[in-house]
Amino acid sequence: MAAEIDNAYKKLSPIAGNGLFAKKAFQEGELIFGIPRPMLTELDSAGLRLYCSNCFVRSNDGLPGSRHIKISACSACKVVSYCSKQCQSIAWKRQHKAQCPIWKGLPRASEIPHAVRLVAQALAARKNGRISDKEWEAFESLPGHVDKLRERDDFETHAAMAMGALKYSGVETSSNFDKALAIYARILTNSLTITTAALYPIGVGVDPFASCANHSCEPNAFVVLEGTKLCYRALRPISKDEEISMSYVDDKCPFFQRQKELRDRYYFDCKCSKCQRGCDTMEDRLKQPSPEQERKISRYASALTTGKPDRYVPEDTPLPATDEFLIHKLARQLPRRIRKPRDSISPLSPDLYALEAYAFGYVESIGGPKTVDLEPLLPVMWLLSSTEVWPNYRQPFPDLVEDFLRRTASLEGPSKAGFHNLGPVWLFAVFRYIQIDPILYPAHHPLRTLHVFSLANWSMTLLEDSEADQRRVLELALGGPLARRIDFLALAKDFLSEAQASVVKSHGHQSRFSYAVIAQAPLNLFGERGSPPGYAEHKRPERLRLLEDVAKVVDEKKSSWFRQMMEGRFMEDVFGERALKKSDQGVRGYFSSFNANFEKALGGPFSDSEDDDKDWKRDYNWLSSDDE
Ligand SMILES: C[S@@+](CC[C@H](N)C(=O)[O-])C[C@H]1O[C@@H](n2cnc3c(N)ncnc32)[C@H](O)[C@@H]1O
Repeated sequence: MAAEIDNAYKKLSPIAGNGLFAKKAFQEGELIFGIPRPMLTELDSAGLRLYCSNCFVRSNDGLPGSRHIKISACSACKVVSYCSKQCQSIAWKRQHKAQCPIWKGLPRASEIPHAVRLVAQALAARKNGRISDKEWEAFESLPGHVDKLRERDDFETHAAMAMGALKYSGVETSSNFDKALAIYARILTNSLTITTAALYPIGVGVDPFASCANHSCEPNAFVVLEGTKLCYRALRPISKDEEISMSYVDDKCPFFQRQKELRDRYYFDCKCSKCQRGCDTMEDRLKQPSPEQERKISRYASALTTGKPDRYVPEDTPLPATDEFLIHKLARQLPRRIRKPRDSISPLSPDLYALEAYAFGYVESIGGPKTVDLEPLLPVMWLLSSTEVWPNYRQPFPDLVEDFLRRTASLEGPSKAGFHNLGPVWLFAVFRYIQIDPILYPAHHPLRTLHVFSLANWSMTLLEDSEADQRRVLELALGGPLARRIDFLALAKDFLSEAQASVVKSHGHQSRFSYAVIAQAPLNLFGERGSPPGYAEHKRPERLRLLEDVAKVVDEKKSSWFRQMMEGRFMEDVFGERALKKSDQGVRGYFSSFNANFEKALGGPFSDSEDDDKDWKRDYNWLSSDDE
């Protein structure tokens, strides 16, 4: 593998081992380098049936041309899927020929963890000569930390994974376990997440060049995928010969959380410029609690750490419940008991530390974004916001808002349940747009492009759905005078213009996503004119001030809204009578009957509902491997 690609090169780094460096200066948003396809890739279990394993396209993903794409499973193993005979044939030669007979013999092969499948693929590819000596040498020079892996409490689990990979690779010999373990460890340390244009994770990949970038909590680059092309783009200006850094973890997390994740998975203590400042950064700061808030936080912490509220409240207490009751329930929901720290390693008070530990532990326990159930998110969102000291941009709150919006907007079609859910989606998306995103990310960050593009689409959907209904919903939530001033059509245009201005820097010129934002969306949203009639550009600052007012209301009311949602009273209390008819289904029923179809369209969360499964089975067809 070449030690340079496009305008980046690899050499020894002052940070650690090898690193990647810039061959020239880059402006923010500029492409640094792109790898047509990482050396090895594997889709995760859900992704296998939805995305082409060769080009990662998905049927009807909202991007140009995808409506006519049909994803078909390999008729032999029924594990991997392709969008065409051509993709099937390329993948067959590259890797599938070796793996198909193995997957075919396993009844639930698609459920094998993708890291295990990736190791099996690496072993088989190396044995079959598909990975050259030079590439393999570069791969083997990546750190694996296998000794550290052996020291871990959960080593047995990892050993079993490596053993499984060896078995599924078809590479004979029982003496190869150490080799498989070393590859497995190297893949764990060096894998890059494969995502859709909507940054939704669908698999993992590893590449001897692209995996060489070192970590910084203040990175100067980010990774986006254009189909299979893995691109490093500049997050801020980079000078010639500067080291290119990316963030392995969420760099918006507080100091101890970042350090913990980096140590756990990558075995190092980060000493980047942000970490040098320890907890004295925006990521760690909390608002100063008043004495009354302090007492409340102390009560919460005590209940969470002991599992007992000050005052016992029986489980069957009728709703609406007291705070104590809710906290008591929360305390029971955490798999591990949180302890207040004995020696304060954190500058937070022990009570706040317990709360923070609870929040991160809880978020970890509810797993990734691949479920659509809203209920698990609400208690922790309520908990953080009801402390009144947790800034909206402080993790894990922004992550929870992201997950909340993805889950809420990803289910059935708007025609089914209509406005009830799109109202909250829009309100919280505006809240994120005003109070979270500008604080956390520069304007051309891919997440911001995505968020503002979603807002353009949601604003239009709200308008089209039923203007009168929407107004009523928003009047109930925001109050009449404010709600009546919202001009969804003009806002949709403002949001779209903003997405268009940032997408080239966040996703590049050539991506299908950029094409969708620049060329396709104006047509879809505003027809041939590409702009709403009578659109007043000069009133943009006024509309922005209105959005600030909307976000302020959401901020003030969010804690009580989350609580009402938890108790199934949200629709009744906030969105009035019409919602009441369905409120017996509770929050879950509500939210699960809605779909702005947009996140899903961009490859958003996979629905795990049975209905979805039925559709999949009906639509799914098989690609025969006769002429492979
Ligand atoms: C994906 S590799 C990065 C490339 C690696 N430096 C090499 O020599 O090939 C990840 C490993 O690099 C090291 N590393 C990356 N960023 C680091 C940092 N900021 N400080 C210390 N070690 C780092 C750690 O050993 C980590 O497990």
